[in-house]
Amino acid sequence: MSGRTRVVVIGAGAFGTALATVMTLQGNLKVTLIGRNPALMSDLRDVRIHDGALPGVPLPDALGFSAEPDAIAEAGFVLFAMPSQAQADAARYYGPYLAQDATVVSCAKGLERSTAALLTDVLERELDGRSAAALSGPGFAADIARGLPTAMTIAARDAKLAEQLAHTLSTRTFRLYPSTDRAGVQLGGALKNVLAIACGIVEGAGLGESARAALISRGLAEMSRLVERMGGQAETVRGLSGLGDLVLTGTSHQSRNLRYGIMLGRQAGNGEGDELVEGAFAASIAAELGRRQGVDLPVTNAVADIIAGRLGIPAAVDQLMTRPITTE
Ligand SMILES: NC(=O)C1=CN([C@@H]2O[C@H](COP(=O)(O)OP(=O)(O)OC[C@H]3O[C@@H](n4cnc5c(N)ncnc54)[C@H](OP(=O)(O)O)[C@@H]3O)[C@@H](O)[C@H]2O)C=CC1
Ligand SMILES: O=C(CO)COP(=O)(O)O
Repeated sequence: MSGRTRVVVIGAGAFGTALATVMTLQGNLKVTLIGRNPALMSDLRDVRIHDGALPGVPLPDALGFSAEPDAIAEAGFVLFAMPSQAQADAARYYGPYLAQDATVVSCAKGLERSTAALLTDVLERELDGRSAAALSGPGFAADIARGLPTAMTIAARDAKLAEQLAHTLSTRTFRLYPSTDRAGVQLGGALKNVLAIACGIVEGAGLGESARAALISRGLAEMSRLVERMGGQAETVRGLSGLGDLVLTGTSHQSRNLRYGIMLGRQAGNGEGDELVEGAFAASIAAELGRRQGVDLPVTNAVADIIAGRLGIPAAVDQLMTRPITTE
């Protein structure tokens, strides 16, 4: 048993708990989930249900739990599964406990607010240049944890490492595709959240399914423009972490970003709540990144302006529909 590869997932929310669960079930890995609340981690160890994050999903007996940072010391693979804006803090806190040869993977979908940096760049900055990989793509935590078939992309700078990560962390129900396009994979994950909010606004405001289809297509076009400007590949945008995740979260009410957009579209308050809505942060960050890079991001800009209260929905629709006519 001690020969099994050790994996640590940091962040005992929905996604971290789901990843730790599915990877434990594959049987070849020794997985520990680390959270920062000792009482919760002790409870999870005893009860094996995380009602707050994955209600009704049994957590496997072989999954370990800890609130101690030194529990990562022997892990070969360390997954950072906390929200985007917490990745830098977490790297600073857990970094000193990492084994020298450990591979770190960012599992969040967003960009750093203060710098607009990709999260792999954030981890590398905070972890003294240690190379970081990124996991992104379509998959709700509850589906992954329940063992429903899901597929995502795992991107590393080095192709061999990406292959190794995909082979080591994939399971019979959770399939990972290796990639070396870290920018494309992460920008896809960050921007699809903004576009899912836009799809929610369309639904909430009753603008129709035709409008949603147009938004998904044109949203994908602006995602491509930014990805290519940032050195990523158009084919990544057409893959799981771009089109795949946009279709999932732009159409499913399981998506927190979509639900937040619906609230905005219904003008039922500003949509603020306890749930994590990554796209609400990413909208203004991506809009600023687009301005800085000279990339036209009309949907992203409109979502950022609506969230900030600078633009009403009828004016946003008018603005998008009266742009100069161009080829697709
Ligand atoms: N949920 C999903 O279906 C999916 C989510 N993702 C992505 O995963 C990321 C996390 O989302 P999700 O799990 O859903 O969010 P949740 O809100 O369910 O959980 C976030 C967790 O992160 C923990 N956390 C926050 N800050 C830190 C920190 N500094 N150190 C350690 N842990 C911390 C929180 O701990 P505490 O409770 O103590 O505050 C909480 O347990 C997001 O970027 C999201 O886009 C990706 C794919 C699917
Ligand atoms: O990214 C996700 C599924 O791929 C989860 O989406 P939400 O954060 O919108 O719930």
